[in-house]
Amino acid sequence: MLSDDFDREVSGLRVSLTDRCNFDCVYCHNEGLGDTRGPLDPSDAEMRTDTVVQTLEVAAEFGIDSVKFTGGEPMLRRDLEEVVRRTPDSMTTSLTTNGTFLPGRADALREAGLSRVNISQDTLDPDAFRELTQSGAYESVIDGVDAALDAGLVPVKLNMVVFEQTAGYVPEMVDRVANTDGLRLQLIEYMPEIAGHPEWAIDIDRVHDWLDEQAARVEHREMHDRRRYHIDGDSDEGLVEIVDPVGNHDFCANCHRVRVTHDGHLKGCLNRHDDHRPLGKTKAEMRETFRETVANRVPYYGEYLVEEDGEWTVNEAYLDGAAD
Ligand SMILES: Nc1nc2c(ncn2[C@@H]2O[C@H](COP(=O)(O)OP(=O)(O)OP(=O)(O)O)[C@@H](O)[C@H]2O)c(=O)[nH]1
Ligand SMILES: C[S@@+](CC[C@H](N)C(=O)[O-])C[C@H]1O[C@@H](n2cnc3c(N)ncnc32)[C@H](O)[C@@H]1O
Ligand code: SF4
Ligand code: SF4
Repeated sequence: MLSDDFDREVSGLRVSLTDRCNFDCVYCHNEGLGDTRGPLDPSDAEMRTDTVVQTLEVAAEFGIDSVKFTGGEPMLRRDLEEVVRRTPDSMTTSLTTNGTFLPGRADALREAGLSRVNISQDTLDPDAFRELTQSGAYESVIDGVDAALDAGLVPVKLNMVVFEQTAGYVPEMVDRVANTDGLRLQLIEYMPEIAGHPEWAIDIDRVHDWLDEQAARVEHREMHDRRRYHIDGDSDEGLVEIVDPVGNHDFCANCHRVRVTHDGHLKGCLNRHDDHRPLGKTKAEMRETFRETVANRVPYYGEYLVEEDGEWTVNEAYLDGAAD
């Protein structure tokens, strides 16, 4: 397994299959790839199926044992089932999607070997949903959640971005997963680093404190040191996890993932734009890109950014590409 200079072994790969999307969420960071708006047709810049599969095969050689397909909206890729089918057996596969295309395709994805899905849903209020996603597809998302549960793509994790506009919906979302078998909730701290609007952020500790009071049990997940709350209800699990990366050096110190962009670059950190390396064409080139990317990987908060007088500033060691 590849490891960086901060003893972080790389066990996971996140592949952005496209930067296109049928939604236009007001908060979208698009995994650091820029705007999702634009034509929905496949673009020439996107990796071809064979390139994606070759990348996965190289990742598997390095002992990477899980892959997350994301985007943009990864279900806009018509070859998604094929990509999943051709993923090496040593890797578990999961998908993060807005859910709209799951009705009608969830079974095929399951048959292709997909293990589970995360579906973005910030509210149970259709009007608020329309405003947040700048789309009117609430019913398709609800149907998508049902389709994923029926297909056995479990646990189905609902991804809710928590910020000023959504914080009031946290209790109803917690209630939903506490009372529905197969569902989990991920409360994702709003990340302004790429999306802008720092004034939308709320103090995520308030959500931790509130959940602490509700929970029967609290545990830590190894990945990112994320905290998990078990909430009593009718469901067999009732699990709520907080994803709180902003300004959190413990989260970055436990980050074990590298990322592939839709246009075939490897990058070591979601928040950075200065660490993209072209994957290369042959497997030998790809292997070298993995080695170089991991060798230059650094925790974003605490190393790439350092805290001075309460402000995060870029560590001088990494200015002018000194990291490369
Ligand atoms: N800064 C940062 N944010 C992350 C990272 N991983 C996930 N996130 C945030 O969490 C969001 C949802 O992530 P998902 O794609 O659903 O995956 P996940 O929750 O990390 O993965 P699983 O729980 O294993 O399914 C991302 O879009 C980011 O906003 C990370 O490594 N760094
Ligand atoms: C960029 S989307 C890509 C996959 C798919 N289109 C979806 O929405 O699930 C991946 C995840 O990032 C989350 N996300 C987007 N912008 C964010 C932001 N500024 N802060 C925190 N999470 C964000 C979304 O809620 C979603 O769960
Ligand atoms: S559905 Fe996902 S990729 Fe599309 S705009 Fe929303 S968060 Fe971004
Ligand atoms: S190092 Fe980058 S990708 Fe990893 S947790 Fe920190 S911000 Fe996220």
